[in-house]
Amino acid sequence: MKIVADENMPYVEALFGELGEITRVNGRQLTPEQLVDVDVLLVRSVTKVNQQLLAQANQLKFVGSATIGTDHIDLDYLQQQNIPFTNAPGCNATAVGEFAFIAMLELAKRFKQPLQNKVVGIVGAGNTGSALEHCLKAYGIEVLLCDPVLAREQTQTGNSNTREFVSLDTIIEQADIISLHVPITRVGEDKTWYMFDETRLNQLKPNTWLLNCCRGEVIDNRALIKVKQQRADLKLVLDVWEGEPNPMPELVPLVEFATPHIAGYSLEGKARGTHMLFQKLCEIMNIDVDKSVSNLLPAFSISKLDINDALSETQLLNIARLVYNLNDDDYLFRNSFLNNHGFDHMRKNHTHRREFSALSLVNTGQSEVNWMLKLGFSGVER
Ligand SMILES: NC(=O)c1ccc[n+]([C@@H]2O[C@H](COP(=O)([O-])OP(=O)(O)OC[C@H]3O[C@@H](n4cnc5c(N)ncnc54)[C@H](O)[C@@H]3O)[C@@H](O)[C@H]2O)c1
Ligand SMILES: O=C(O)[C@H](O)[C@H](O)COP(=O)(O)O
Repeated sequence: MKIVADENMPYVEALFGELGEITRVNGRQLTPEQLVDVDVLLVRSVTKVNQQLLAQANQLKFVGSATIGTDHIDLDYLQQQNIPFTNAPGCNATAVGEFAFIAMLELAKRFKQPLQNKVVGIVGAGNTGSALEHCLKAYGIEVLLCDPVLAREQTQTGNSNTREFVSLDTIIEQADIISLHVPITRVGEDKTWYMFDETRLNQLKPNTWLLNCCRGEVIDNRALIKVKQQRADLKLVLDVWEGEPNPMPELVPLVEFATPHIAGYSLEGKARGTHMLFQKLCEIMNIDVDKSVSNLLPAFSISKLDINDALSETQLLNIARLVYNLNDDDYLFRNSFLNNHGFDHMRKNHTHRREFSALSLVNTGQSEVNWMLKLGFSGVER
């Protein structure tokens, strides 16, 4: 069996090695000729899988994308061709949730405004939005959720396990921080393309922090430049950009934390993503899933950490930085995004960060530690 996989997908050899011969490719430059006689295609978000790319794929039996988003896949075409497809919903949700939470702690420190007193609005309450909600609630932060799609589903199903949703206008009026977690959609009543256009951006209340970790085009980036140039009070965290891999150069200096679409890049998230594709292929081929995610992950560099007293917000940030220091990626991004292929180079060579769960805290049973376990850290006996 011939397997073609994006060069930026870890663990393909460990998981798929016994199933066939693996060829690694640059996902952005993949050509139709490279898919002749190929059985399995494994991609990330940079590969547009459509009729044009698959024109010479004479024996393709499976396409997998190790991502949550599917906007790069022509799902209708795959269905017409009877080619089974899977993505990896939820694989990197924890990574994105923790990324946004850490970014908020960083902003709080930089601007000397404790996160504890803020109200956070989450737009899109699916996998990544819920992962952020989970972190914020563990830390005792008030959260407002906007998700008209889930709100309607909840009303239609009459589900008693309900969550409260508010409108986007309420979020804009009431939230001090807004974090975006929607898919990119171009049509329909819930379309998210330019959801934050110039009018919406101008409505943001003074000193709002706006984070985008979903898709660049959810914010009109040109309008964002214009608004931000007039409003120094707004603080921005952008992991995703209109026109990737070429963000508008004028926008980057206006952003507090800038990264190249790596919010989901934890080692755990990537391992889960590849493993979900492996599971699906095993199911299609009717073979046993004989490998697990936990066996793929290396031990974390710090075996355990003692927490004896209640933590200040700065101490919490310092512990979070042991797992992921956002300043490093921000620094690298500013210095490399304008270089030849800088955006993609940084993604390809990203030093995978870990998730909170990689760090074990001692003293479980004490209230100082218990809430951090809810946040996602692991606990061990002394
Ligand atoms: N930066 C990264 O590295 C990274 C990582 C993972 C996902 N993503 C992006 O983030 C998006 C969200 O990921 P997810 O796993 O949370 O997806 P998801 O499908 O689990 O959740 C998205 C939620 O958005 C809601 N939604 C749709 N339209 C909306 C609207 N107009 N207003 C408010 N809510 C709306 C949906 O109902 C859904 O609950 C993905 O589609 C992907 O594009 C980016
Ligand atoms: O949709 C997703 O899951 C993310 O945007 C994904 O993490 C992007 O990373 P890529 O697949 O481009 O490596």
